[in-house]
Amino acid sequence: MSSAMSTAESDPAADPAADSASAPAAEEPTPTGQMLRIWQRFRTDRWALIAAGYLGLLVVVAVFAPWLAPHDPERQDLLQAFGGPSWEHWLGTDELGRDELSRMLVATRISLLAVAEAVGIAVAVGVPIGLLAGFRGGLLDRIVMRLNDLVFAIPALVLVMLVIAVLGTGLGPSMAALGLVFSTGFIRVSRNAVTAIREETYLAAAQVIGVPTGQLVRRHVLPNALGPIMVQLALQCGVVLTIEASLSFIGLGAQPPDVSWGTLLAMAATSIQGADTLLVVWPGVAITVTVLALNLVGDGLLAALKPGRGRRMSRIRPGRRRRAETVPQPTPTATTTTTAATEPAREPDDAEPLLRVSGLTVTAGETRVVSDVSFDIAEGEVVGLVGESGCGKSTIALALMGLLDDQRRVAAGSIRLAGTELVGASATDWERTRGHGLAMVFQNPQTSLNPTMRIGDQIAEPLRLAGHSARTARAEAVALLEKVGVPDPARRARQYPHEFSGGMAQRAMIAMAIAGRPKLLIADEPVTALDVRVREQVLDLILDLRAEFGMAVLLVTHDLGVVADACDRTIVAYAGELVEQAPVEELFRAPAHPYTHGLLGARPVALTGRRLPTIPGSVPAPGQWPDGCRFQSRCAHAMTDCSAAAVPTITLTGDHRSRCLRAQEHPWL
Ligand SMILES: Nc1ncnc2c1ncn2[C@@H]1O[C@H](COP(=O)(O)OP(=O)(O)OP(=O)(O)O)[C@@H](O)[C@H]1O
Repeated sequence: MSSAMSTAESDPAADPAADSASAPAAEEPTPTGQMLRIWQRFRTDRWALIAAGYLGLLVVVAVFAPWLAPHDPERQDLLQAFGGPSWEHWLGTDELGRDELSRMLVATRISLLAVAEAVGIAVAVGVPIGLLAGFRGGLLDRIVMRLNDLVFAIPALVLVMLVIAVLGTGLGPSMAALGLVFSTGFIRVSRNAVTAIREETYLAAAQVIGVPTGQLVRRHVLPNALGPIMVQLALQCGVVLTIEASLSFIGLGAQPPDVSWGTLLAMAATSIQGADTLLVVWPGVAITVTVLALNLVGDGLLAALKPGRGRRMSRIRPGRRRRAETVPQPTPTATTTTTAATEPAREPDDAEPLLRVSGLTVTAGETRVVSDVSFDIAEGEVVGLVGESGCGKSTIALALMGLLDDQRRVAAGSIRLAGTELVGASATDWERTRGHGLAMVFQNPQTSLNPTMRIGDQIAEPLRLAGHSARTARAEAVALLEKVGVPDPARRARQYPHEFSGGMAQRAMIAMAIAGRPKLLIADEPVTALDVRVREQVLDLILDLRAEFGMAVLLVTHDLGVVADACDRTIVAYAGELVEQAPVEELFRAPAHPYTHGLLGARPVALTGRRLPTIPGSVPAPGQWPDGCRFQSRCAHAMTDCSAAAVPTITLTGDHRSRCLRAQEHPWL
């Protein structure tokens, strides 16, 4: 076994993708992660950039309006009424001889303040509610969204009129009412953004290191939901500006002596004649150009957000098979428990192993997707969980981590870690267990890391949660990166995930997972997404760390080659249940279930030009499992009894079990 610090591993050349990650262009750390990348894409849109510049200028004008105004905006001079543009009055004067430029400047301030009030309220109310509903999901989400639909159905102007009727005219109350109505848009946008982000693996990865909910939303969800919220913000500002102008135009908005662009428009509209037409033009142009600029900024943000989203957990599929070269000489350490198909969950005993899963059943709605799964993992043991796609491997792994999605739940059974029951544990207990008791590494490392956080900060997060100071946690993060074989760890710790190759990102994920010194590391297809040359190194790394820290490992894989290389013992899943458990060597030498035999035969080893044998048919979907043996329709050795009743698990030797009626005679050998 090579060391985690071996030359091959610490050499970026050993990881082809690492080369590109180390290229000078990619080396510079970006200062603000996701937001900076949005900005970098945004600034390539020239029109959006010009529009943003205009809006920035407008804000400056609004702030300094009283000082920028060349005249007192309220000073009347009837002799100068309706004076056209001149050196003294660049935009002319109104019907009372007041300087139009000065009035436009202060009107800018009032209009922008009105927009800020309405949109500020909309964001303050809408974003937290949307984030909470999206993050919690379930009943809360449904209630919030139905109420949202109800408020959204009320025309904004009707509600504003109602508020004005009760509280009187004025910008303050009407903009507040508008803010409440428009909060519905922010609720929807932030809720949808969070719902999408909830599927991202990096959120689950943060949960597995024990990040509490509040911090999860603040540090992992909000920064990634900011993009769509900003787009909504830009577009909503334009709408509010138009509505404010309309209200002020009909006299229900800004009240004298305050003037907004809408007020100026209304005053000018009463005196459209000859040169005075210009009085309509100034506020009209200001409103039009500002709304246009806001829309351009919104479009620019939308375009900047399009690229760069990660793949979701539900979209991650296993890659190609890996060739099994050798069968290791296993050292069985576990005491595997005896189980039967109908056996109830076992009672804990004094000699309980590190992990004891008993009768675990997971349902999706009314349908069972995993049923009556029982197995043990001893301290320091490496157990492979294998099976074709759809057999329930990931569901079992996620159930162990307490990370099943809303659709699935543990319906029965027990999961005991070091004697502590986890089924039915409170959210706080789970937060305590994840990170220290259990940790998980996912299939796709690049989507398992938060794109908006520096690698070092992500690794330091569980250490900070454990009470380390920021400085110690940062130093430990660098040490962990070094331990997992990341070259130049201090510099790499300051980088963002997109600057890491697949192999390096998986090493960083592993560093994050082991930061809390977990007793059991669950690795769900940890090398499937990696380049074939990097797979071996990452697998070696996991085994080296297991030896160093004494942690047990549950290696979820569809690849028996990985099992042969890395595991002490194997459990085989088929159609939501376990069909065989055995030490690796015994499983490869004398498989006691025809499904295991089929999987072994389908390995691309020692090919001699003939076609790769496959198991005919496919795994029956949950809800379509037959009575009796679930493998019967694909089995060449099935008998009448196989469909008669549920097949119990029988024990062949102390730690070799099979769920097959013909396990003793094994006619497939
Ligand atoms: N959220 C869900 N709601 C309903 N059914 C689900 C859900 N997730 C998975 N399933 C079903 O549960 C079964 C087991 O899926 P699971 O992902 O655990 O299998 P797997 O062996 O890990 O497959 P893969 O290797 O493709 O990930 C599948 O039939 C799948 O369709």
